[in-house]
Amino acid sequence: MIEAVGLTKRYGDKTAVYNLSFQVRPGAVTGFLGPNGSGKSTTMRMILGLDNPTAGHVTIGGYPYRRLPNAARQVGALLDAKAVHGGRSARSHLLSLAQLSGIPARRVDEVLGVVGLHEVARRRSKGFSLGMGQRLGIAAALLGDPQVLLFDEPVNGLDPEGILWVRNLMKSLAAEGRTVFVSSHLMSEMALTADHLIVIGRGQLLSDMSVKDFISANSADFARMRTPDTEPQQREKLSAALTEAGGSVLPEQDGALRVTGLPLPRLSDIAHEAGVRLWELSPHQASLEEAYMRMTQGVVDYRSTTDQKEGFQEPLPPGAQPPLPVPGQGQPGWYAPPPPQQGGQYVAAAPGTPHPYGAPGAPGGVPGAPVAPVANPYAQPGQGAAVAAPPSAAPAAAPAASPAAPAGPAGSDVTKPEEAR
Ligand SMILES: Nc1ncnc2c1ncn2[C@@H]1O[C@H](COP(=O)(O)OP(=O)(O)OP(=O)(O)O)[C@@H](O)[C@H]1O
Repeated sequence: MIEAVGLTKRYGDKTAVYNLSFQVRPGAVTGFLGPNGSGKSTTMRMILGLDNPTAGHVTIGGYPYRRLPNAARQVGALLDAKAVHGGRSARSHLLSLAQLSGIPARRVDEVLGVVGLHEVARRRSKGFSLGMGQRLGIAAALLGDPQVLLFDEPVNGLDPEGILWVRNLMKSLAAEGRTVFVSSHLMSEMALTADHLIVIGRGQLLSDMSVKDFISANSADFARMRTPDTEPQQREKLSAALTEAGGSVLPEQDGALRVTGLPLPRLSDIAHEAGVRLWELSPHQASLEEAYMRMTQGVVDYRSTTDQKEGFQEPLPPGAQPPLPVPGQGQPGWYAPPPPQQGGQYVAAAPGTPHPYGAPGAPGGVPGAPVAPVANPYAQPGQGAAVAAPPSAAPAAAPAASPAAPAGPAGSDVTKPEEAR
């Protein structure tokens, strides 16, 4: 199991990760999601002992990575598949990693077979495609037959067959009882691969729950209703009748109405009573992507000037300013009603699951466990209480200063400890 408690990382005045507490359990694929720059790679690097936390700590099987006995046999990681010595063949790259960790050469041939690179094993990796490079990185991660695996964007550059292969690989590794922690930006893929999700935004924990609970907590059922395109007055009539009945009605881009707040049979009755013909009445549940977009809408650092999500948002009244995003509270103004944890609750755990770090809203509150007494750089006046760390215990000591560069992560710079870069 991987356990992070009050994990915080600052680079100068930039806070990359703030007071992050979570557990990644064995026997499941845990997806690690967050917008660009939200701190996923930094977190993974701290898990692997490649960066020292500014505060808090993270352990694997109870040990900081650098104190793990025989770490390369226990933990495998793919962080940056491009960071390979291009002049070496795939086989000699893996052989050198294997030798460093006392892994027999026959295991190299085994993993080359597993990732499908056996036929190009003696080719220099600098001629490899993006997908082949990913496969080589995955082979490096699997080399020590580890119980704990971390993959940072493993499907990056893979074709559909490769993506399917990675999905099945992750699932089978988890089915063998291993701990599989995988970051990705591909929501549709995560929906198919992951059992559990940890979502961060601007370095802070936004959600820690199963994929199923995540979708239902961050979305709401809605119905689409469409009247004949040729009769716009029917649409107006229906819209008025639905609103009068207490429904919430918003236009979809294709001219349909998106309705929440009323059950489907009632919608049908209202249309019938209003004498409006329907071309469509369909129930919908948000996808993982929609749920994710809704949750992270307020914590995205980089966004196109052409906002693709425009059509999903309520139009603002003339002259009104968009509401300020609040980490952990989703985005005001979306069609779906607020998630259950809204109202200052910071982390929504799976229903019925006791929060491992104390009450939601007080992350880092494990009795006796060190938490980061670091001022929340994201706190806003009047909102800080929902996200600020309680300044209780002293910060944890940094991981032991005897870094053994992990053989697992496939990369040159990433295998160096922070101080050496
Ligand atoms: N070595 C560093 N020095 C300074 N800032 C850094 C360093 N590494 C990361 N950061 C900053 O920390 C923040 C988190 O970066 P990180 O790479 O962990 O995010 P990420 O979630 O992995 O992003 P992406 O999805 O784009 O890969 C970013 O603002 C980044 O610029």
